[in-house]
Amino acid sequence: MKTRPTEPLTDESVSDSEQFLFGGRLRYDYGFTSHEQTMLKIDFLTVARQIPGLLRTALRLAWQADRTALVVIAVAEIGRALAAAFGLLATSRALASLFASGGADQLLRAALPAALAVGGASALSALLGIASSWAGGRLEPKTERAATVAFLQGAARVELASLEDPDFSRLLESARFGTAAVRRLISQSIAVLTALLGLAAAGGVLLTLDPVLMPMLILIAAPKGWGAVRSARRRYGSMMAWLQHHRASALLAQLITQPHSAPEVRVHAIGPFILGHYTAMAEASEQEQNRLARAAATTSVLASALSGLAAAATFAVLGWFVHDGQMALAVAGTAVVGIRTGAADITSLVRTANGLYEEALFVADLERLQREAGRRAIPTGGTDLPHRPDTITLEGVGFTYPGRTTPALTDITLEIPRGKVVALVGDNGSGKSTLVKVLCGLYLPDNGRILWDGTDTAGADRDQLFSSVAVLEQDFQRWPFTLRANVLVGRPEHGDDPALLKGAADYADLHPVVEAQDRGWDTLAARGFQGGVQLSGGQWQRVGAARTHVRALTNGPGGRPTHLVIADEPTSALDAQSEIAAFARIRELADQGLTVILITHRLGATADADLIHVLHEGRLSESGTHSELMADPDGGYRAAYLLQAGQFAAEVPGVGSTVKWAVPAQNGQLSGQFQGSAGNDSGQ
Ligand SMILES: Nc1ncnc2c1ncn2[C@@H]1O[C@H](COP(=O)(O)OP(=O)(O)OP(=O)(O)O)[C@@H](O)[C@H]1O
Repeated sequence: MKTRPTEPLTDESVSDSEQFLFGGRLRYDYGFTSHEQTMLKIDFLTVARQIPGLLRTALRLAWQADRTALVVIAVAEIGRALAAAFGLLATSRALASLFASGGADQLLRAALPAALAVGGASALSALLGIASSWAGGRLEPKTERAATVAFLQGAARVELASLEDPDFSRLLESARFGTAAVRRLISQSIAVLTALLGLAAAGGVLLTLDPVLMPMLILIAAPKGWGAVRSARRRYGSMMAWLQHHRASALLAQLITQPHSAPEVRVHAIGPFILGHYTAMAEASEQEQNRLARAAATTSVLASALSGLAAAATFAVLGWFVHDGQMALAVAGTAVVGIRTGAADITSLVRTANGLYEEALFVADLERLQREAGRRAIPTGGTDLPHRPDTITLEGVGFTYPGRTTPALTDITLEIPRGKVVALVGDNGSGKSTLVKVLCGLYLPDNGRILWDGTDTAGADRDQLFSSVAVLEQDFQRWPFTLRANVLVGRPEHGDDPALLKGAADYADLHPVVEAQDRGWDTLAARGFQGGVQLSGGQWQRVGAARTHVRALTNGPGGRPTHLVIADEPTSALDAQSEIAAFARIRELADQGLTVILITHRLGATADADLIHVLHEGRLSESGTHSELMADPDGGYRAAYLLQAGQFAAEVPGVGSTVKWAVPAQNGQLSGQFQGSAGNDSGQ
């Protein structure tokens, strides 16, 4: 009863909406990984063979979550099966008494004890069923919680580059379903166990009546099993293939309702635009749903017809046995009851085993994610890093993002001295943010080394590296928490420390922002929640600066102090006065012994930096102090500085309107070369 390995999706074309909005088809090919291939080739017998293994998985998860509940379920289900077998035998006895010869009163009296036994067995079965449901209700949420925590722990620890790997993020998406599937795996396992034990009871009784009844029972149920497995396999394949498409549709729906996009949705009339594309994408997935429904109906009709034929044949054989005198009427009556009970058990077994298998596909994804996350996890341990190195040296560092061919960084060699403000400048996309991500250990360089006073960070304890860094990213996280939590998450292990909070607010000039809110520090900085507010870009930047201050001035585990403070465009949203004050405070951090890396396009601020590194197309093009760089008449930095200065001066002779940072000479010597019409005037 093999099913075809894979079935093609009906819609292989790319809808206009997918092409326009997402640049192509958002559906995976069936053969995207060997794992799904294996799952999609599964047939009925394979599922049956896997049941013991799946039950073992469920048992292990349940045992870890709540042993008492598991024992209650096992005892209750075995008790129910015994009660069912006993009830069936009592039915046989009652029928035999009724079909004996004698007066009606006498026959009924003779059948009464057996009839009472049937009633007692079913009452006991009901009570045991309630106990089993109670224990299941207690067990399932615990199992789901354990699985969710394991999933989140795994996801939180993987290397950043893994999160950008499309295969891994797809696995992450499908494993997300695995956490709820674990819960259902437990309930399906209980149901499978119930059906199995019930079937064993009915089968045992049928075997004692006549061995030929057993194969008949199997013949009735087998087609339904085949149909259920086939439909489940189809559903799973479709779900996997359409995962990204569904996510993208959900994203479109969200864009219409979320406050962030609301202004453009209204003023630019984006609403109808998105709605149109949403409808087009929803229609595409509707077609897929229709295809699934049609295929499931066809399979079900075929399975039911075959099963019906088998049932008709079975009852005909029974009739023939009775007619031929090979079987007593009472035995045939019990056989009919037994076959009906057994067939119901088999149908339920097939349905639940199939459900179990379906859930197991997602649980398998979850388990695979945990293995992959372990493999891709940021390693723990490693060589010790110095607390406050005198110099951080980059030697020939290169890095290419996963899936990209052009390197984001090429052969970067530079030094970052301790206690200084070091500015990183360059055009958009020149590699500044990437460089700091490599510096703080979020990405590992593909080539070259990063040395902290001679210790290579490649083999260093990454937790020590993270703990030594305070990062204020360009698009830093605006946590949907209170203002207090948003600042103190700079060093979460320090808890709620009022002095720390005040120091950070003083530093970032955050008090006016907090005082303007009705609930002060307890204000929820997330619009859309009750009492939540929306902060302006500049207000958020102060929150970010306060958070960085908390991290910069506190020690991490083992008393490790922060060494590097990385500020990526920290003042882009501040007003002029606040910006000047913010740069002055950044300087204070360096004066306290911290090493500050400042990324900014405001070259006025870099004039005060102790050292400036200029990047162009992922390479270092110039290095030096502001005066040194301004002294190079052909330097790109000088040209850019003059261009910016020219925006404020009425006229800066000789400065053109386009600036390109130059590429360094290949012999390793830095050669600034301004491409444009920068002149030779001084602008220092
Ligand atoms: N996560 C990523 N995945 C793939 N490519 C990336 C990623 N982040 C950045 N890049 C690419 O790496 C290059 C360097 O980007 P980076 O963000 O480091 O530049 P930048 O100098 O900080 O730019 P900007 O001044 O605009 O902030 C760019 O070509 C960018 O497209």
